[in-house]
Amino acid sequence: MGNLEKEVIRAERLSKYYGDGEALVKSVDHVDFSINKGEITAIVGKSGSGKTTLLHMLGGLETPTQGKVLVDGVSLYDLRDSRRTKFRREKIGFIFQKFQLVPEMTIRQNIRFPLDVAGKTLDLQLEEELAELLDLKDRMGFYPHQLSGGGQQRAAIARALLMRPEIILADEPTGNIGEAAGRELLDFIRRSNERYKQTFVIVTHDMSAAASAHRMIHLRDGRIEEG
Ligand SMILES: Nc1ncnc2c1ncn2[C@@H]1O[C@H](COP(=O)(O)OP(=O)(O)OP(=O)(O)O)[C@@H](O)[C@H]1O
Repeated sequence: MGNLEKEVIRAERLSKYYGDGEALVKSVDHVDFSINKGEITAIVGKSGSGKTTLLHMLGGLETPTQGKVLVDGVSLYDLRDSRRTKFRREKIGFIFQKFQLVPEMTIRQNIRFPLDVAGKTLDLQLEEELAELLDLKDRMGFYPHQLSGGGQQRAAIARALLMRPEIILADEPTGNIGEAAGRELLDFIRRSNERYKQTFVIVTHDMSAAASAHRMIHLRDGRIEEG
């Protein structure tokens, strides 16, 4: 009340349709919301309700059929592709299944690589903390194929968090890392959020993950369900 909360993400009449005619799927359908800096938002809803499509649009990865996404006041899809890519690299971190590790690089190299690309300095202490938290300490010199699927997922999480982006978009981050690791990751997300005022948007089926968020956006058939 009265405090100046800074809006970082805004979706305006955001829609994504696939196919046409009989086969038309309204994956996301006229969605409006805004997210303030430092908020943790969980996007929940049944399978097929449009969560991943929405997250991709927020991250500049999927062009909407209609509507806008504003990040720090910049309309993402009004930027040229190259500008949008640059803007995304500077601001947004992704914890997505599909952003695989580079097979020819060790875990340490994989985790540090985005920092080099962005010209950011390495925070060694944070790297150590993440390696400890995500049980990667003894595996930093390994190659991705020498880790389990869960291990690779944890390395991808470390890679995103080490960049300390303003915004982190995560698709089922606790999905395949086991229950205990999932809980610790959620704790870490909360601490990281407090420490760096990072904004998190997390798609999840996991009710404890959703409950740990500041707010929930509930999707049903591509629309926001109120209440
Ligand atoms: N590339 C695509 N082409 C056609 N239809 C798509 C495409 N991507 C998503 N859809 C459809 O859009 C709807 C929403 O999909 P989306 O993956 O966003 O849902 P979700 O809530 O993330 O589901 P889940 O929890 O299973 O991952 C689904 O009906 C899906 O089949």
